[in-house]
Amino acid sequence: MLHVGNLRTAVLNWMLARKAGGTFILRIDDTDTARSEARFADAIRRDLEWLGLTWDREERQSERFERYAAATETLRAATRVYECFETPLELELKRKTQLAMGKPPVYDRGALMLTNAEREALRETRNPHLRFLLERRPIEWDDLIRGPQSVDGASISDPVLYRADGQLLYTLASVVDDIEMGVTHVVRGADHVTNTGAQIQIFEALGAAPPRFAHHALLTGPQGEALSKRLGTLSLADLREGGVEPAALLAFMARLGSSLPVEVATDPAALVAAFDPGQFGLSPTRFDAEELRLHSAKTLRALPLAAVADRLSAIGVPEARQAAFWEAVGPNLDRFDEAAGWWALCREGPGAADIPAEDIDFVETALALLPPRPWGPESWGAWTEAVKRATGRKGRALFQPLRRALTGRDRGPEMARLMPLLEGPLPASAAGPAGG
Ligand SMILES: Nc1ncnc2c1ncn2[C@@H]1O[C@H](COP(=O)(O)OP(=O)(O)OP(=O)(O)O)[C@@H](O)[C@H]1O
Repeated sequence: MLHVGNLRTAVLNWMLARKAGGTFILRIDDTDTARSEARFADAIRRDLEWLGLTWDREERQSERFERYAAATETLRAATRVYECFETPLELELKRKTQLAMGKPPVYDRGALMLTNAEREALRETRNPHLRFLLERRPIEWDDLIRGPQSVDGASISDPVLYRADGQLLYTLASVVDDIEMGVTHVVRGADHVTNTGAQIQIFEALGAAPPRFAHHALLTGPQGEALSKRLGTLSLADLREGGVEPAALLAFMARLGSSLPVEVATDPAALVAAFDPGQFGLSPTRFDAEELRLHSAKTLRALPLAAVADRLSAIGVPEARQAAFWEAVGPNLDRFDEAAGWWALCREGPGAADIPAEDIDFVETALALLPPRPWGPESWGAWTEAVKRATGRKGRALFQPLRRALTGRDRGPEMARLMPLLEGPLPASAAGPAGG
C-alpha cells in the first residue's frame, strides 16, 4: 500500500516526465513471487488514478525473468559476479566483529578466498547467493537535487543480486529495466544514495551509460520521526477515506520542502509548469497530516463546480440545482462527504427543531412571519428584518435561533444562500417535531 513517502517519489517522477514531454512508466516490481499479489498492484493503480498521476506505459518485472538471467550471464562472463555461502547469521557475526574493531561493516569478500574444494563442499549443503563485484574506486554523479555526489566503492558491500533462495533483487532488475526501457531519469528517496553508487557500476558493467539521478529528501513525521508503511494512517487509501482531496494531496506533495509555497492548485498543469528538481532541499521534510487536512479543506472550497459536478450528482443533487448548492455549501466544507448532510437537509428539512426553552416563543413568532415559498436570495434578509421589528431582538440572539429553526444546526453556510435551497418540511412549531 502506497504511503505519502512513496507518493512523493511518484509525484516528482511524474512532474519531471510531464514537464519534459517524456514517458512516465509505471513499473511493477513483482519479482518476489511469494509476496506479490494482484491486489497490491491494483491498489497502486487505484491510488495513482485517484490523484490523476496517469502513466504512459506499464511494465511488470515478473514477465522479464529471462532478461535478468541474460544480464546475469553477461556479468558472469565479465567475472563481475561471485557466489557466496554465508548464512544471514554468519554475516551478522562478521558485521558485529567489524564494528567492535571500529571498522566499517563492509562485506569482507570471504567467498573469494575459498578454495575450489571448499566451494564444492559448501555447495553440497548450502545454496549460494550471488554478489556483484564492485570496483573499489569513487563513483561520481551529478544529482539533480543533491548536486555533485561521490560514493566510494570501497566503502560499500558488494550488493547481493540473487538471494540464496533464488529470489532476484531489485538492485539488478531495475538496472536491466532502466537500460532496456530507455529510462533517462531515476528520481527516488535519499535512502537510495548508496545503492545508486553500486547501481552505476552495474550499468557500466553491462555496457550502458547510467541515467540521471535525483534523490529527494525523506519525509518525516511532524516531530522528525521516520515514516514507515506501518504508519497506517499515512497510506493513500486511508487519506482518501479520511476525505483528503486528491488535488490537495497532489499540490502538497509537489511543493512540500521546496522553495515554492504549498498553494491551492486545482489544475495540476500549473504544478508541472513550475516544477524544477533544483527547488528541493536536502534536509528531511516534515509531513504533518493536520496541515494536509487544512490544505485539503482550502482546496475543496476553491474547487469550481465542474470539478465536483460528478460527485454532486452521486449524492443526488440534480444538475439544475448544483450551481446554487455548491455556491452555498462549498465554502463551508472541510471534506466533501459533509455535502451529503447539507443536501439531505435541503430535501428533508431539519427534523425535530430542538429549540432551547428560552427561544421557543421567539421562534414560534418567527415561523409565523416566514415569507411564502419559493424563497430567493432576498428571503433571509426580509424575514430576519421582519422578525427583528416584531420582537426587538438583534444580532446573535436574533440570527442564531432562526438558523437553528431552519437547519437544525448552529453553524453552516451563509443563510441567504442556503435558504432558497431549503425545500423540505419546516418545523410545524418550535416546540414539536417537524411537520409537513
Ligand atoms: N519516508 C519517505 N519519504 C520519502 N520517500 C520515501 C520514504 N519512504 C520511502 N520513500 C521512497 O519511496 C520509494 C519506494 O520505496 P520502498 O518501496 O522502499 O518504500 P518503503 O516504504 O521504504 O518500503 P519498505 O517498507 O518495503 O522498505 C523509494 O523511492 C523511496 O525512496
